[in-house]
Amino acid sequence: MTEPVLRSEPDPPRPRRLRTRLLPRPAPPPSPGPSPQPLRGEGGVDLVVEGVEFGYPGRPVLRGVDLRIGAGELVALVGLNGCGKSTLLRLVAGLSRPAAGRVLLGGDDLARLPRRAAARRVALLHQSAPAVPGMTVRHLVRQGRYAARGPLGMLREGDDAVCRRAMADVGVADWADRPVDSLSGGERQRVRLAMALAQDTRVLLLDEPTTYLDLRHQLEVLRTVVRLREERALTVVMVLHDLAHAARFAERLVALRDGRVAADGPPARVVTPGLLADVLGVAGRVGRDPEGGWPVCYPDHPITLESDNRFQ
Ligand SMILES: Nc1ncnc2c1ncn2[C@@H]1O[C@H](COP(=O)(O)OP(=O)(O)OP(=O)(O)O)[C@@H](O)[C@H]1O
Repeated sequence: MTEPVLRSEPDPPRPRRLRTRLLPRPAPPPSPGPSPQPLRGEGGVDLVVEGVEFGYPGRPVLRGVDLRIGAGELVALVGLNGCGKSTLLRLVAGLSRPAAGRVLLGGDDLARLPRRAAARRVALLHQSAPAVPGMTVRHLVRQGRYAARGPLGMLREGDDAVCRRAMADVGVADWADRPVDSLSGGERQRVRLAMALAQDTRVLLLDEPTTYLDLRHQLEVLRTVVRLREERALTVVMVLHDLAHAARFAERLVALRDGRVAADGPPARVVTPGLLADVLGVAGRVGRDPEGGWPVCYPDHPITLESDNRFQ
């Protein structure tokens, strides 16, 4: 396993009680978890984020993000609300351009790739993608094939099969003829995941894929992601707020704070009381799942971070 990279904060020193160092803890003994063995290194590097800066008027968001994600890795991206997780995924999907730095996809600079070419290589499940009123599930999932369409915008042979497979993958095939706006929030979320899968890309970016889902469907979706990543050697980066799920299902956890990568490494090493306190603004304890060995958090109470009002 790669050693975690835990970056220190160049800003003024924090108050004493917040200076919990994000140093790796000793690794627990190897344990049988649901995550498959890392494929890291087998297929080279899929994604490189190099010194990326990005912001909105008067609101700097990313202030120098560096990341290298290997082909076949399953990475969970965590951080407080508003820290820039979705913004980073949009940049990696080529939907926004960095103000500084660059994003490389399989070695190619995204800034030089036409949007459709990028969409053939990286799919993004948005936090919420509005559907046209009355549009059926089948129709919405087919939208995922837009990048693969021919010159006249026609679906090609095989596109239907890809869409059917995507719907089956997340268990929404039976709803193909239902209008999306007649589905519940959780059902729509699974349809949106099918739409992202229909892009049939090797890199999959999932922005809070378990939003709106009940616990059972959260587990189903995460297990599906793990399975698809294994079967198709996908590279997956998913934003998760549930640290328990991030620690259990991802092989690598990247935490953002103040527009930079604050912690990066295997969950067993990165998830510590220091991470909870310094990055997630929560005082709490961390234990281990008695059977699986993955870290389990026991959050206690919120604490104020120095950065809380920085961008207000
Ligand atoms: N279109 C926009 N215009 C102006 N500010 C924006 C825009 N989109 C996002 N922001 C701001 O950029 C910051 C980062 O937003 P982003 O959505 O990337 O955060 P996040 O980490 O994904 O948050 P969450 O966990 O709440 O989804 C936030 O402060 C947000 O208010």
